[in-house]
Amino acid sequence: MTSTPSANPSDPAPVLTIDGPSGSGKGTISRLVTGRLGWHYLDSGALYRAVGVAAGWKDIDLGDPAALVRCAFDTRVDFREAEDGLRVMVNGSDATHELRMETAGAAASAIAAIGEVREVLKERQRAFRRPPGLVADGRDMGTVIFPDAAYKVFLTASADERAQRRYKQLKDKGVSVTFAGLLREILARDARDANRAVAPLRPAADAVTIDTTGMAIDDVVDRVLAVMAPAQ
Ligand SMILES: Nc1ncnc2c1ncn2[C@@H]1O[C@H](COP(=O)(O)OP(=O)(O)OP(=O)(O)O)[C@@H](O)[C@H]1O
Ligand SMILES: Nc1ccn([C@H]2C[C@H](O)[C@@H](COP(=O)(O)O)O2)c(=O)n1
Repeated sequence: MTSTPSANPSDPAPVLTIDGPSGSGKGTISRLVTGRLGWHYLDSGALYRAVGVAAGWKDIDLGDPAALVRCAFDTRVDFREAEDGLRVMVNGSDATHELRMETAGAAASAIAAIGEVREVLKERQRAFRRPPGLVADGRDMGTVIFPDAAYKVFLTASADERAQRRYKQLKDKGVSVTFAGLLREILARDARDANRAVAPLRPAADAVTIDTTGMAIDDVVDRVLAVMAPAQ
C-alpha cells in the first residue's frame, strides 16, 4: 500500500491523536479540528477499510490471513481533496462511498486483528506526520502509532447514542437500515476492536477522555481545542 504524503523522520511536527469506538465522532471532530488548526489529517480507519474493500474486490476470504497481509502490501490508497470533501482512491478507483458502508467497517475490524497487517500499515500511518501538525484519528493512534503525541483525546459515547447517530447518518444518505441492526453491529465491532490481542482499542494512559453523549458537535470541538489550549 502507498499513501500520499512522504515521511520525514527528523520532522518534529506536533500530533493530536483522537481515538475512540465506532460512532463516537472521531472523523467528524477530527476534520473540524483539522480545519481550525490548519493541520494535516490522517483517517487511519480508511486504510483498514481500503484493505477490506480491496480484499472483497479480489474475492479474498476474510479467514485467510496470509492473503490479507499480501493484500495490505499491494493496496494503494490515495486521499484527494475535492469540492465535496476528501475522496479516497483505492488502487486508482474512487472508493469513497463503498468505504463508508457498515460492511467495509466490519471487514476492516476483522482484518485489523491481524498483527502483520497492522505492521504493514504502521510506517505508512507515521508518514502522514508533517508540519505544521497532524490530527490522527483511529483506535491506536495514541497508544501505538504516535505514543509521543503532544495531545491525546479519547472520545466515547453510549452505544445507544452512537447507533442513533449512525442511524440518522445512513437514513440521511437514503441507506435502508434498522436501529436494532446498527446497535448490534456497533456492539460487535466494539467487542472485536477492544478484545483483540494486538493494539486493542483503549485510551492511552495520558489521553483526555471526553464522553460526548448528549454533547453538540461544536461543544466537542471546543473541548478538544481546550485540551490543546496551553500550547495555543
Ligand atoms: N457530538 C455529536 N452529536 C451528534 N452527532 C454526532 C456527534 N459527533 C458525531 N456525530 C454524528 O455521528 C455520525 C458518526 O460520526 P463519525 O463518523 O464522525 O464517527 P466515527 O467515530 O468516526 O465513526 P467510525 O469509527 O465508524 O468511522 C456522523 O453522522 C456525525 O455527524
Ligand atoms: N487505527 C485504527 C483504525 C481502524 N481500525 C479498524 C477497527 C475499526 O473497526 C475499523 C474501521 O475503522 P473506522 O473507519 O470505523 O474508524 O478499522 C483499527 O484497528 N485501528
